[in-house]
Amino acid sequence: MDISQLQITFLGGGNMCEAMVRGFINNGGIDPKKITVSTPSKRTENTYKELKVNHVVGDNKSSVKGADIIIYCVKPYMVKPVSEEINSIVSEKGNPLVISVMAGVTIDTLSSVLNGYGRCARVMPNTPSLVGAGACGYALSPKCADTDGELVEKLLSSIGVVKKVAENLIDSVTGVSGSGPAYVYMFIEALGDAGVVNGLDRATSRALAAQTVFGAAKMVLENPDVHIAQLRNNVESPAGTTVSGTSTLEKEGLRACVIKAVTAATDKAKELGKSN
Ligand SMILES: NC(=O)C1=CN([C@@H]2O[C@H](COP(=O)(O)OP(=O)(O)OC[C@H]3O[C@@H](n4cnc5c(N)ncnc54)[C@H](O)[C@@H]3O)[C@@H](O)[C@H]2O)C=CC1
Ligand SMILES: O=C(O)[C@@H]1CCC=N1
Repeated sequence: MDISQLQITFLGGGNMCEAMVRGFINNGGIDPKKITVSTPSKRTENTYKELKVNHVVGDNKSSVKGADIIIYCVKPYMVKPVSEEINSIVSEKGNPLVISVMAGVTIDTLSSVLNGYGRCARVMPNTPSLVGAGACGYALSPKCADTDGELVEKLLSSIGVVKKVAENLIDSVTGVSGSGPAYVYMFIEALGDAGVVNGLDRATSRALAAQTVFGAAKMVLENPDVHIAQLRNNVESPAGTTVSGTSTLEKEGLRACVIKAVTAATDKAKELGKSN
């Protein structure tokens, strides 16, 4: 399957769209001329002009004509009005694969606002897709063919790691990796601030903090058979500096706090889904 030949239309040109578009062009080898971004205003025109993709303003319907793949990148509450604009085109014989990245919006909801259209996938990407380091979960409508799964995997693996999950777990993917970059940015910010508190200059501390998170993540990914606690123990010399730090994090409730945060985000995704 040659993804470089596909016509892809994004509905909504905000942060997540831009991350995917840049990822597809820079890491997926997709020709910008095959990509169309449809937005309600000219606010993002310069961004997409610079990327040399087609930019349609205020006309979702014409933007999806001839598309092989339509990607909903609008806010969850926009699913119905946007679908009303495009559903006459979607159900014509063009037969595009419709992908939603909207938090909480179920495949049933998407299919029903598209008058029962079946070729739908629910995807939860994240913004590091922009640098080809995304983490993405997806689920397919039972009406999709096996080749649709292959297509989704091929397309999304060009911008990061892709995991297929049961649809009822997409909200959990949202809590962990969809929202996850924001938690990690907070951690890097805090680590950098802590370096400044302890005398490092801001730029040095930021660079050391970010590289430490990157390096630790690389160690976890490249050693799948080693328990993460073992990797941590390898840093914790007996009566050394690290164990003073990690026991403080434990005492202050880092682990419980992260679990609460992910559960709050997962619950919020479920709530967004119910309001559609
Ligand atoms: N930002 C993120 O990290 C992630 C976002 N998502 C999902 O992606 C979707 C978009 O989120 P963001 O990009 O963060 O929001 P955003 O607010 O940056 O982008 C939404 C875009 O939709 C456009 N829009 C509004 N009405 C429209 C219409 N009628 N037709 C076409 N476009 C319209 C807006 O102009 C805006 O550019 C949401 O459903 C969100 O749940 C999913 C994963 C991660
Ligand atoms: O905050 C949000 O609702 C979106 C979905 C996952 C990340 N950003």
